[in-house]
Amino acid sequence: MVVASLLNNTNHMYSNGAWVEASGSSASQIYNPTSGNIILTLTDGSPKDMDATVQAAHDAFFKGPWYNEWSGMQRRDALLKIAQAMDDNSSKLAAIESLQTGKPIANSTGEVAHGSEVFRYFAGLADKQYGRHHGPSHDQRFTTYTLTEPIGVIGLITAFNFPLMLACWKIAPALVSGNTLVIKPSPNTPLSTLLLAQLINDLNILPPGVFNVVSGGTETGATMVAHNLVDKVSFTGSVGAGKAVYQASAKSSTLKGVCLELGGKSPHVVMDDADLKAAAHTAAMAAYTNTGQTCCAGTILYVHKSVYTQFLQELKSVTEDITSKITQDTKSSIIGPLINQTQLDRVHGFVQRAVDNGEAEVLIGGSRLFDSGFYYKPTVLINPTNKAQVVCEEIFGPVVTVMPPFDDLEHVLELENNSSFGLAAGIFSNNAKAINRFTTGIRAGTVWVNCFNILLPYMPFGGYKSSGIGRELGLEAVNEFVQTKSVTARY
Ligand SMILES: NC(=O)C1=CN([C@@H]2O[C@H](COP(=O)(O)OP(=O)(O)OC[C@H]3O[C@@H](n4cnc5c(N)ncnc54)[C@H](OP(=O)(O)O)[C@@H]3O)[C@@H](O)[C@H]2O)C=CC1
Ligand SMILES: CCCCCC/C=C/C(=O)O
Repeated sequence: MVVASLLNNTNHMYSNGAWVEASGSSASQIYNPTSGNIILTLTDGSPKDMDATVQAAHDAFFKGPWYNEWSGMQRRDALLKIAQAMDDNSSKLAAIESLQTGKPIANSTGEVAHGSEVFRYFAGLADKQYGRHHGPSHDQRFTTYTLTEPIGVIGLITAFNFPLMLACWKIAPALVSGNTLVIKPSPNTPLSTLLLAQLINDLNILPPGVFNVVSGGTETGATMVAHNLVDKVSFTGSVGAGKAVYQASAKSSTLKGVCLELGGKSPHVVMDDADLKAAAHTAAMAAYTNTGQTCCAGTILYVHKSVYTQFLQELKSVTEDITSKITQDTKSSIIGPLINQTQLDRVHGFVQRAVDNGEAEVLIGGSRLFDSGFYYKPTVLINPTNKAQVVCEEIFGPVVTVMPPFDDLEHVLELENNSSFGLAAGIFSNNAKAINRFTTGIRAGTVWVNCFNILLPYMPFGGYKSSGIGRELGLEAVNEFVQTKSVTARY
């Protein structure tokens, strides 16, 4: 009932400018993670549905007006209208996002505002796609220039943790230069992407086939990645699934490019000069925001030995305070539940194994919260062994592991630069020399100083090493979706 009041369409594929019934043989169940109850069961898009939709996107690219006739200024205006529609429908978008993820309404509202700002930022780039003119060659025989062209049909795959926001990060820059796209949201959380499709459809501004949504599971996504008419794939999710997407893209006959935004195990360093109350609060939120289901969450803490004991007391007390503010109501809670029972079991499995195997101790937390819903207590693990699973692997829950105290930043850099991940890192200090050494020395795509998890539309975001390939946001994101053609002419 609630969904019906937010989302008009029970036909849940948006393909070639129309709502269509999906025809897959499987279905995805969408839960309300605050209660554990099923909200809705959606039939998955079948390989045939995906094929028809990709074909429509291909035709829209090659035969439609979106790239062939529209100017960058027209595309700019279309993106601005989408941004406005998101703002006008912010409360609906936030409500559906919180319903399917369980995250606090305040967070969903912020993510909708961030999403519309992302559309506005990229709208501003749509009329600024330039090639370069090189002038006549030295002997005057040739005129040379480059054209910046869209790639074609882009396949987008998003994860469950920030469903709408991640969709905006991909859709807006893909549309800037005239690509067409098909997006497959996570089967856990397709509803906000479908509501965005509804808003875009109601605006009636995009030519049919430019923007399409096919919801479904792994088979639906794999069909998209393997499809010969998909020219590039932009994926957000786990390292394992990202590698599968990379391999399938390489195997397809068209050798498509990929942009992969994958997992992390981001270190956060607290130096001896840090304001410990502020550092503890930032460190806690770096780890617990979005219940730790954040690719760049600050999940490994390094604390200088001279402040270690005092910092742990602060961190424990902030964690207690945050835990006391968790409720099963998205209107009042400070953080939400995990996405489903599988993730709840997975997160607790990490903690339990660490304790059972003597790989770490629980300082606070370490168990589920409430009898219903998928809640887990914010958890601090201490005294880990270097090779502990909770040190090396992405847990994707509200769990932070505090490493043994350090006295030399070089040692932290050495340990961290040996990690297979390289998405983000943070340092809490006012010591310019230490900050500079850390920001330049750490092998990670983003570094935060005295803040964490701050994402801005104009700041590129992406990983080093197995945390990913390519960048989202910023000018770099548009570059993911264009290619350069060289023209050498003799007149
Ligand atoms: N950015 C990040 O760091 C994220 C990390 N994760 C990590 O992954 C774990 C599992 O979460 P989950 O959502 O299942 O993440 P996955 O990486 O498995 O899935 C992310 C998206 O990719 C799709 N997908 C998965 N495999 C393929 C494939 N071979 N081809 C095409 N599409 C595919 C998924 O759909 P489907 O589920 O139907 O397969 C979903 O839409 C988490 O516990 C966490 O550790 C998850 C999300 C984001
Ligand atoms: C609190 C906002 C952080 C959002 C980070 C974006 C995350 C992306 C991802 O997990 O894939």
